[in-house]
Amino acid sequence: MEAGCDGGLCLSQKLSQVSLRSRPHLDQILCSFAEDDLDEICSQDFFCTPDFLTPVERQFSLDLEGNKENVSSIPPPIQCSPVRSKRPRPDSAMPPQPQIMLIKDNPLEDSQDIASSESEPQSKTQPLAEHLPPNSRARIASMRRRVLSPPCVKNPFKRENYEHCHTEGKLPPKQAQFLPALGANCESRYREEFHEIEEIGRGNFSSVFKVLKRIDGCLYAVKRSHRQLRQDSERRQALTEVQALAALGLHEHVVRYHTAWFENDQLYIQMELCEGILSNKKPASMGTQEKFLLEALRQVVEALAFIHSRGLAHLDVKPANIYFSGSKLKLGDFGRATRLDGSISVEEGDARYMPLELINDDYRHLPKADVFALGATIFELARDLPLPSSGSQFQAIRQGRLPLLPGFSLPFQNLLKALMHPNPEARPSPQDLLKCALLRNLGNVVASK
Ligand SMILES: Nc1ncnc2c1ncn2[C@@H]1O[C@H](COP(=O)(O)OP(=O)(O)OP(=O)(O)O)[C@@H](O)[C@H]1O
Repeated sequence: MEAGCDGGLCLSQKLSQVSLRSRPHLDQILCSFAEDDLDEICSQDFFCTPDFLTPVERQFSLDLEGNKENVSSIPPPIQCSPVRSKRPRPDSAMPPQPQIMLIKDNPLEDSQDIASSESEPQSKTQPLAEHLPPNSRARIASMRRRVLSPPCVKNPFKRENYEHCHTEGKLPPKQAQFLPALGANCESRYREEFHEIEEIGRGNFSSVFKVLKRIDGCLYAVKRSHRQLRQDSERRQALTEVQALAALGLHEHVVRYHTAWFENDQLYIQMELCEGILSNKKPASMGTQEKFLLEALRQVVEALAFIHSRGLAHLDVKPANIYFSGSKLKLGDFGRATRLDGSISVEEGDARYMPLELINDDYRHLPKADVFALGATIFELARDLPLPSSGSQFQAIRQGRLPLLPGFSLPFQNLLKALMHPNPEARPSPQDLLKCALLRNLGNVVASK
């Protein structure tokens, strides 16, 4: 890298500036590079790993305490020709709209509703490129091609349609595929962006890792699918969780989603890191188990009220999918989420927490299936015994015959009976539950681990 020094700034210094400043000015920065620099940039796979070309020492030498010592060593911004501002705009009020590609092979989607952004119009680079030698122009054009936006998939959990994104007549609809898997020819995004600390959980489909994100120094959970997902249909199925979380948005009792990507045909999901699962959490002090479980019930009921209000059902509520972070519980694992309007097929969850109507393929009361699963979850934690997944006790529970819970009050046991009522219509809704006296005015008894 240092071999590229040209008497002024050496290439590594210029590249450091690129990663420290915003990428929208890429063209301006590129035009300041000498021919030799461009050769070197091309050979560095620059656009695949822009943030990581900045040497680590430099990243950390940036002054976080207000000490100017290190900052002053960074050269001033490179001056560029102002010709870019004279570029005619298609519409002075509106930025250029992305173009659209249709993805036709998704059974969930209505072809009108699918959007995708495409490359920026070629003309955007024209005025600046004219000031460069032909060879450099070709190189910049080829580098720009490498940062094209990938096609977008429609999120089946979103109500909004995507019609406003269409730009008729600019691009013929294409059969868009998912991006070629990163990791085959490029560096690993996972390894480049995160430092893996440890595996913190393992389910049937994925492993979850505690990671440190290199660029922001914060801890996250990254969930990686066990299997390589080579078919588009498998990838779409795996994306259910990502799409449901993204469509839901933020809620204090829903695990926070950050981003997701495919790499080496595996799906990676970056999420908020929680401390553990509900089964491993204990009440703040002895003798408060009932209060602790009522508080847990209340927090998850709030999550369910939110999810249902967004037109979704979770369909996999169970102790292993309720995490805690400090005194807050968070519902996670949206891999079986579906829409209440029946537009997405229902994937069966864990039989131990499933009501009879779902086992019998009756999907008319999906919110109440979540209520049953939550009742079963709290019942299991109160009894401190795993629920059966078949057999006579499994049947008895679904007929409303719950074993007694010694040490728990009658109102508490009756509440669980109501949540697990055989008739879904007789079960209270999350809104009803939030009004229930038992769940109101609870002190916070959910302690840290
Ligand atoms: N955000 C998180 N923070 C902390 N731990 C987590 C997080 N997400 C998942 N885990 C841990 O990883 C385990 C497995 O995660 P998860 O249940 O999402 O995987 P899965 O393969 O989809 O599971 P399943 O077999 O239930 O479908 C969880 O039970 C939990 O212990």
